[in-house]
Amino acid sequence: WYLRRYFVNRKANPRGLPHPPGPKGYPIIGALFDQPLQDAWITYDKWIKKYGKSDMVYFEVFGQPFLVLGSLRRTNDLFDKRSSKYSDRPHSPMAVDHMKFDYALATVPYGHLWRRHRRAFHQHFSTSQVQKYNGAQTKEARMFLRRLLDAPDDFAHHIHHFIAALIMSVSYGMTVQETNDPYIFRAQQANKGFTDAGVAGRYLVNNFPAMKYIPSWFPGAGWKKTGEYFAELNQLVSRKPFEFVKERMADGTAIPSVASALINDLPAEGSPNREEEERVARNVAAVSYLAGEDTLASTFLSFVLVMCLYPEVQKKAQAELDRVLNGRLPEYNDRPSLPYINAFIHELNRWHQVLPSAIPHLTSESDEYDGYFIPKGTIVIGNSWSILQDPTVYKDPERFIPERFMKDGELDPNVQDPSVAVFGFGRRICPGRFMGDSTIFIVVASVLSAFDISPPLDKDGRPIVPEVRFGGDLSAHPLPFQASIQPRSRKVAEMIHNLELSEL
Ligand code: HEM
Repeated sequence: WYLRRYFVNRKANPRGLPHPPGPKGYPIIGALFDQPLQDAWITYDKWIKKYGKSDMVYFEVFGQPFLVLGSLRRTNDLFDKRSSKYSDRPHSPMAVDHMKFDYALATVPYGHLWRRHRRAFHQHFSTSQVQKYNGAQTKEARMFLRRLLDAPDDFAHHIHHFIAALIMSVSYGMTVQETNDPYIFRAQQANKGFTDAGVAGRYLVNNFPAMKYIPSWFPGAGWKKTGEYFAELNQLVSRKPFEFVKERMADGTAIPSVASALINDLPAEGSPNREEEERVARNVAAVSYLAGEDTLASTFLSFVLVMCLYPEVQKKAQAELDRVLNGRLPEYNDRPSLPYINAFIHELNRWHQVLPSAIPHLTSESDEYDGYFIPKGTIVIGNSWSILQDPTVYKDPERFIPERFMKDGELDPNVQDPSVAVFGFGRRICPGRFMGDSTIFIVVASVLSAFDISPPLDKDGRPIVPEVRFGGDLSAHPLPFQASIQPRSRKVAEMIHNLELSEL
């Protein structure tokens, strides 16, 4: 295999160009012992600084090439300008072949099927389409306030519940209870399985795909049973709510949702492409849970953490909300009048991104770039962390400073918007970014207009300020911490308590 690869690469690289610099490691295993398993984005950032000025690091593990890009110049050059070569995805045998996460767009290879899914995503999650769901988002955000009021210590649990309720409402027009089935639990399980399958070294079949021929009764083949378990779970998660919406549409009781809009667009039953189109529609509706739950939950936990750490930022944000809202709860059309909140959201996206190395792309062809050779099949990682923590662009990057995005009381268009990296790159850029952004707005504005967030106090009344600790294999989540979340006044508490259920 190595010899074959050697000759293929020699043919593709007739001028014998070098690879970009990076850790060399050892014969055969390559940089196996250097490859980071935890907080990879931090190691990549260190390597980018260590291996010269090219903002790129190349290494191999068991012959698999990796390229890490550490600046916007590099991500623009490769992911945007050469997108036809840099938009494929690495194949994960465990996630796709065994667990059957093939409905998740992030796993779909670059090509016809991927384009069909993306087109449907753009049609139904564009800025203008997302606005259709602002009512549902506002309602769910207020339910979230009510839950915080009733049990403030459970904020992490409420965050997950809020996102689940929001996604069920927007994607399927359903309440969580209506699934009449522990759907959310299953979807959360599926999400964990998906993340787990991508962790380097967790499943050997990812490195040795031929292991798929081992029968599931074979000693040590427990991973096969895990695969079968998730395959069954995914059937339910991706199909059940979609079928529910179809039934409701048939009896005329469906509430407008992404799924109902997708179903309305389907070609007539019996048309030659109906089956494929229906599969695309089902996948697009289902994937918002997988893609939105982890990302948004982590962002909201960071929000609570930041509020414990930066009380003066919280006061400024609340002062702006009080000035504009005059005692009522926020709505979407308040957003243009809230520049500090908008700067705050930029900073929340920048400070500790949930996917600090985005999601890896794969080269579908060999390439020559800036005097270097990049082989076909290279896993290419855009290290957003390096871009959004660059001290030459964002002074004191470890500090949370919304003011860095403002000038003369307005958003400063000359400061680099973190959306250049936080949602990934090129043709694979997050298609749910408008939905993500509008959800973040309504949650941040609603919570800050109604609650004070602070560190809990110890027995002597001193604040226990949480540490900034993020962890994870692929994504970065704030590690568990305590916070005190109290209504800002008795009047506000009464207002939330008295919100009519029909209004919610
Ligand atoms: C704070 C919120 C979110 C963040 C920070 C985020 C970030 C990202 C990133 C970094 C990627 C990888 C892009 C790349 O490969 O270069 C991605 C992909 C994706 N995101 Fe999001 N996302 C968020 C919310 C959402 C939501 C709410 C949805 C669905 C409604 C969604 C759907 C997707 C999908 C389907 C992909 C895969 C795209 C593809 O492979 O073509 N995301 N996201």
